[in-house]
Amino acid sequence: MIYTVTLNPSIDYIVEVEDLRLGGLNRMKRDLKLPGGKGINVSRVLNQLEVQNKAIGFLGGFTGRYIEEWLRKESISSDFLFVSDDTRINIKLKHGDETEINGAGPVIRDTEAEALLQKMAVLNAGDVVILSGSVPPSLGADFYDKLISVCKESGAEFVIDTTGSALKKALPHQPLLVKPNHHELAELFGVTIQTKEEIITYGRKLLEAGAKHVLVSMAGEGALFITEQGVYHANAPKGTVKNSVGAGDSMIAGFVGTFSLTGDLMEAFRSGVASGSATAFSDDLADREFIEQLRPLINISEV
Ligand SMILES: Nc1ncnc2c1ncn2[C@@H]1O[C@H](COP(=O)(O)OP(=O)(O)O)[C@@H](O)[C@H]1O
Ligand SMILES: O=P(O)(O)OC[C@H]1O[C@](O)(COP(=O)(O)O)[C@@H](O)[C@@H]1O
Repeated sequence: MIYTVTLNPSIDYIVEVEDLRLGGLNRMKRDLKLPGGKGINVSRVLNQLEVQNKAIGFLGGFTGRYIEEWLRKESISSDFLFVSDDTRINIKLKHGDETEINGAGPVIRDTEAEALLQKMAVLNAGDVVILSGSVPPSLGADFYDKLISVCKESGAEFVIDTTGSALKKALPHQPLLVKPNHHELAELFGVTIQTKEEIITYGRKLLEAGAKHVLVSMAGEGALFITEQGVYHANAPKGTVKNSVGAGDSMIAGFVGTFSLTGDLMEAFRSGVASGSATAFSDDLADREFIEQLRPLINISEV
C-alpha cells in the first residue's frame, strides 16, 4: 500500500488578476479553490492513475472539512487526524507570473501529534510512505525524524519531498526517492546552479548521502534522474502553462505509482514527467487521459 502523509495541508486559493497593482484595489478575473498540500496532491494524482493509496495527515476547522469533502467526492481513501485549529489557506496569485504566499499552518498539540504517530502503526514491510511538504512550526522540526523511524521499524520504504535540514537529515535513512527542483537543490547546498552538469554534481551528492533515487525537476526544461546505474534526462513536452502548482507533486505520484505497478525505473521516470507536465497544462491537477496523451512525447536519454 502507498500512504501519503501531509502534515500541513492547505486550500490553494488560486487568484488571477489582469494587472497586479500593489497598494491599489485589484479585482479578480478568476478564482479557484482547490485542496492542496503536497501529499494530498500526490494522492489525487495516484487516484487518477488508479494506484491504491491512503492519505494521512492533519486537517482542522472549516478549511479541513472542505478538503475532506473534496477527497470523499473523488473517492480518495483517507484517515486524517482532526485538530482544533484551522487548516491553512495558501494564496497562488497569477498576474502574468505566479506568486505564492503559503501559510505557516495550524497549531498542532502534543496529543494530536502523538495520535498521528499512532495511526502509522498500520505500516507493513513493502509499504511506501510519501512524506511531503512543510511541517507546521508547532510540531517541531524533528517530526519527520519520528515518522521516518516509524517507517524504518515497520520495514516500509519512504519518499521525502521537503526542503532544508529535514531533507538532509532524512538522506542517511535511504529514502526510495527525493525530488528537489533545481532551485531547492541549489538552496540545499547554499550554491547557485547554472548548468545541467552542476545539477548532476549536486544531485549525485544526494545519492552519496543515502538516497536510492534522485529526481531533479526543472519545470519546462524537464528533469534529470540520477541513480547508481546512470544519469538520465527527460524533456518536458511543450504546451500552454495554466497552473503549475502541484506539478512537482504530480511528478512524484507518476513516478512512485508507475514504479509500484511495474518496477520499471525508466517507465516510472517517463510517467513522472508526463504527470508533472499534464498538471502544468491544466487548471487543476492532471487527469489520467491527459497523462496518457503526454506519455509518448517524453524522450529519455542517458547523459
Ligand atoms: N512550464 C512547464 N512546461 C512543461 N512541463 C512542466 C512545466 N512546469 C512543470 N512541468 C513539469 O512538471 C515537473 C515538475 O515541475 P517543477 O516546477 O520543476 O516542480 P515543483 O512544482 O516541485 O517546483 C517538471 O519536471 C515538468 O515535467
Ligand atoms: O507545505 P509547503 O511547502 O508550504 O507547500 C504546500 C504547497 O505546495 C503544493 O503542494 C504544490 O507543490 P508543488 O507545486 O511543489 O508540487 C500546494 O498545493 C501547496 O499550497
